[in-house]
Amino acid sequence: MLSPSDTATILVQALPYIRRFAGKSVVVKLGGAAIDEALDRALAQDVLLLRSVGVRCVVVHGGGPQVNAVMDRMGKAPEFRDGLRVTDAETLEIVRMVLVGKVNRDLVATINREALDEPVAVGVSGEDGGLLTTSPRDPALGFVGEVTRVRAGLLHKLLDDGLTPVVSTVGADASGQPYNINADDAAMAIAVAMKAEKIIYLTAAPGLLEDVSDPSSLVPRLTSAELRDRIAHESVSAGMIPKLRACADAVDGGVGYAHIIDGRVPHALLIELLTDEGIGTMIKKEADW
Ligand SMILES: Nc1ncnc2c1ncn2[C@@H]1O[C@H](COP(=O)(O)OP(=O)(O)O)[C@@H](O)[C@H]1O
Ligand SMILES: CC(=O)N[C@@H](CCC(=O)OP(=O)(O)O)C(=O)O
Repeated sequence: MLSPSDTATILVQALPYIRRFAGKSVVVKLGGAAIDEALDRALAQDVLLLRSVGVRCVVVHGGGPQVNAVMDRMGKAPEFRDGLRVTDAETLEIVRMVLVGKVNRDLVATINREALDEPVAVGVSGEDGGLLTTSPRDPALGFVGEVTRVRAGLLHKLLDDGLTPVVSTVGADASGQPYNINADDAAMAIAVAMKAEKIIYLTAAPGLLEDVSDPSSLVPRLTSAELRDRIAHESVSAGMIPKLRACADAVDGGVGYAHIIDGRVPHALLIELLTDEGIGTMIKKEADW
């Protein structure tokens, strides 16, 4: 147990960070691989604490493994190309059901349970209020969309009202046809449109690793140009590819910092934002560190 004076020291240490981030937008992308009930609770506490000190947090979630599990149960084999799910009409229905109907609901409920008598989390899908307009990405991927427009004002309005948006990443085109959007891409587009200070990717790895089988081979910091060179590197595979591309696009699009951190570590978000500890991989446009 910490002594009361240790606790006070920790709180005081957070003060410069609170001053720096109060009033700023921070997009937190929670990867499906890091979603777990106990950790969701720690994440919910982090989001609520950040909100109470004035950080404008938007949570964007994935759920790839959760979609895979339902597809398996239905006897349908998931197929990916460069980390993106090939999405036929039936897969789109499953993605929509799992991301919007299950993962989003569970996260909203977890945050609101932690918030006790002041429920603040509001679930929004990219289809709601035209939040995410999409166009088809590649005919070979089926109903996979790329974001062409973000209605950032909708998120700012919710934040202005003291609410915390929790976004699931199914969007729609102008005709109302839904599309499956990679959650890393959607989070990036939202962060750019909101002119966010930071985008933080919570995933099931310590950050970007030189060698994916060696958790101690963390790459602590990179510029977006260095990151783009890495995307073709043999040590980067599967879901890490869209994540790296999204980090580079975010900082090149005006977001101050992108971070890839270990969502399996309880309170990773608070450690990243409000302490001196540098965790995970940090990406900036210029190398001014
Ligand atoms: N070079 C690398 N460094 C770290 N993780 C990597 C790397 N290459 C591949 N990966 C894998 O990418 C995964 C993250 O992608 P993904 O499972 O799609 O995450 P998320 O659900 O958070 O979007 C990690 O858990 C890891 O297994
Ligand atoms: C087009 C595409 O690949 N969409 C993703 C959306 C969910 C997602 O991105 O989930 P994670 O963040 O957990 O990977 C999918 O269907 O799995």
